[in-house]
Amino acid sequence: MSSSLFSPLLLIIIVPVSALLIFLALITRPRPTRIPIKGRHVFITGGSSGIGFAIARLAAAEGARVSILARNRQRLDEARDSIRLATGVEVGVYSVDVRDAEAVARAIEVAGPIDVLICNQGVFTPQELEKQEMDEIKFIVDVNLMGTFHLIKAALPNMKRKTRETGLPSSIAIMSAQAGQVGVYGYTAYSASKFALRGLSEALQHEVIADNIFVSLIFPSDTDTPGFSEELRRRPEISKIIAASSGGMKADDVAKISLNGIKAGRFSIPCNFEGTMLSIVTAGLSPQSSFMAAFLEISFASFMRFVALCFQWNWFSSIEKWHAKNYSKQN
Ligand SMILES: NC(=O)C1=CN([C@@H]2O[C@H](COP(=O)(O)OP(=O)(O)OC[C@H]3O[C@@H](n4cnc5c(N)ncnc54)[C@H](OP(=O)(O)O)[C@@H]3O)[C@@H](O)[C@H]2O)C=CC1
Ligand SMILES: CCCCCCCCCCCCCCCC(=O)[C@@H](N)CO
Repeated sequence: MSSSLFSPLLLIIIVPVSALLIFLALITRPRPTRIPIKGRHVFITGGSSGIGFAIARLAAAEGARVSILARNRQRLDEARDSIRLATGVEVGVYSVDVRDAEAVARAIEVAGPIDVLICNQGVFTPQELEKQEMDEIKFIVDVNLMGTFHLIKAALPNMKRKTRETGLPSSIAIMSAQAGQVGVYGYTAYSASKFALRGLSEALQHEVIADNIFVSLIFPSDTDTPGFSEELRRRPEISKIIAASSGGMKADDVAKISLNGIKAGRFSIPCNFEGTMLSIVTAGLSPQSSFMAAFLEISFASFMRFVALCFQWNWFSSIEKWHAKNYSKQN
């Protein structure tokens, strides 16, 4: 009885699913890899605070040689002291503004060839476009996007050389955000800067794969950091309501997930459950090295689009209600 039930099931479900999995394992690119961290040079921008600091400490604990770059010298020194206390590792510190291309190039020259470059610096001051000053919009784009160009341009030649010499794969990781996967009220400048990083990352992965360099794009949700506390004070009411759709995280958890994703050579790195749903619905033509993740993307694409439309319905309803309330207050 059970065997007669089992054999049609086997034919109808298990055989095609296995065939698809095997096919995906053969075609997904780039090919899966492992990128070692121990004993290698990990260079982290924004490493003096929040997520960047948590990644720096974790990389040091895993035996990497760590360099951190940020503007404020005092906070860099505090970060270095705290990592030394926790891990015994002496990190290199570089007081540089990523907007200054020459200063970035000098710091990277002094730090020496990099194996894992983590472009994590970022500024996020949410405000409606109509109210936000052009200077601030330009500041957000310059730090988040142009700063990342400066870093990669400066680091890439020596990264390629070192990767060739050692035969070990290397990584360029870029910190995006969930607001880099979906545009959110109050984040026109920020979302623009983070969406741009996706275009950069996809194109760059094509350009560096032959050199055995893997690009990772990380998408955290709201994360408890010094920068986030600052952000909360300026966040418009509606932005708060929409951002609450995704759960908050701790910097240490984001750091762990980020570093694991980087070591596995993953292109897209979501950080929580909502992030996984977002990555499935926004997968598009992004590279995918995991055949299991590719299988999930294929299986849930249309259902996740349905869920996404429900979220948008909910967000637009909140905006409508809020607007109606404020309009009646004004009159
Ligand atoms: N926290 C969150 O909710 C989320 C954060 N992210 C992203 O994660 C990254 C880190 O965020 P988080 O840890 O919260 O931020 P923090 O504000 O806590 O830390 C930001 C770091 O970037 C450095 N930095 C800022 N501007 C520059 C600059 N012009 N040149 C060099 N370094 C700079 C800061 O140092 P200094 O000021 O001294 O230069 C600091 O070390 C950002 O890219 C952010 O967009 C993504 C999703 C959610
Ligand atoms: C299938 C569909 C699933 C939908 C899931 C919904 C999740 C959307 C939430 C978006 C939150 C964006 C907040 C900005 C976070 C950020 O980047 C700032 N903290 C600054 O860095």
